[in-house]
Amino acid sequence: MIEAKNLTKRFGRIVALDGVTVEIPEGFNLILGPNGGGKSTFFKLATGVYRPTSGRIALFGKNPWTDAGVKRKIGVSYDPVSFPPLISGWEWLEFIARSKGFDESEVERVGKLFQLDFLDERTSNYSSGMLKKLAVAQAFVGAPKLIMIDEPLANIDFETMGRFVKLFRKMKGETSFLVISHIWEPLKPVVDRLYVISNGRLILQGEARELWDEVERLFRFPVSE
Ligand SMILES: Nc1ncnc2c1ncn2[C@@H]1O[C@H](COP(=O)(O)OP(=O)(O)OP(=O)(O)O)[C@@H](O)[C@H]1O
Repeated sequence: MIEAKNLTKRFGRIVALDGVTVEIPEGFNLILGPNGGGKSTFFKLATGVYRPTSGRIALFGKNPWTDAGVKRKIGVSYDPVSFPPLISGWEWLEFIARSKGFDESEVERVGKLFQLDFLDERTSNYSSGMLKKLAVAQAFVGAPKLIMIDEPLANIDFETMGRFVKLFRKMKGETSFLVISHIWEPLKPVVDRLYVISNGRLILQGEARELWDEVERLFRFPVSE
């Protein structure tokens, strides 16, 4: 679904991504790594928000920077979340649905799927958890072939986390996922492939079941006794 070759992104003197070559196939793909490592930069290059400084990236075989059409195939949720403050959650989801050729019934479907009982309120009145729920839900609008979510489990309560993971598992047969998450433990049952991006480089990738031990060693929670 996504292919990157020697992908590099600089912001002035900062090298956010440094020659990453990777192929991301169908299934549930999880990107991990320390803060400032380059995960969101990779994500935004894949969705065409950023243009590579050098190297290339393809989304379903197309250049996401120049090919607006390919973006209809994906559903995206960025972190931190951001919405126009004066519109309701419903209006926001409707805007996304219509931009993908769907109507209000799609908003109703996704609203029910995510149990969004606050869609009539303005997004400026939402709590952080409500904002995150709306942001994750937006990525599911319009039956995308690939759902890309940056930090789906941040700011939400444990019950919602459980529901999200079940939903991801249920949807896995119908769509693929590329998710960035520091909270990876609850996602273990659904992840097929893992990618670790650190310091702008892809330092580990492969089948998740073979890499969890390595990941636990790399990212052990540092609490002193
Ligand atoms: N728009 C930007 N302008 C300037 N520097 C940026 C920009 N976006 C990212 N960076 C820099 O690029 C580097 C990688 O940032 P990025 O957001 O990709 O990291 P990340 O792995 O997603 O981190 P986190 O886990 O904290 O979300 C950081 O040094 C960051 O300061």
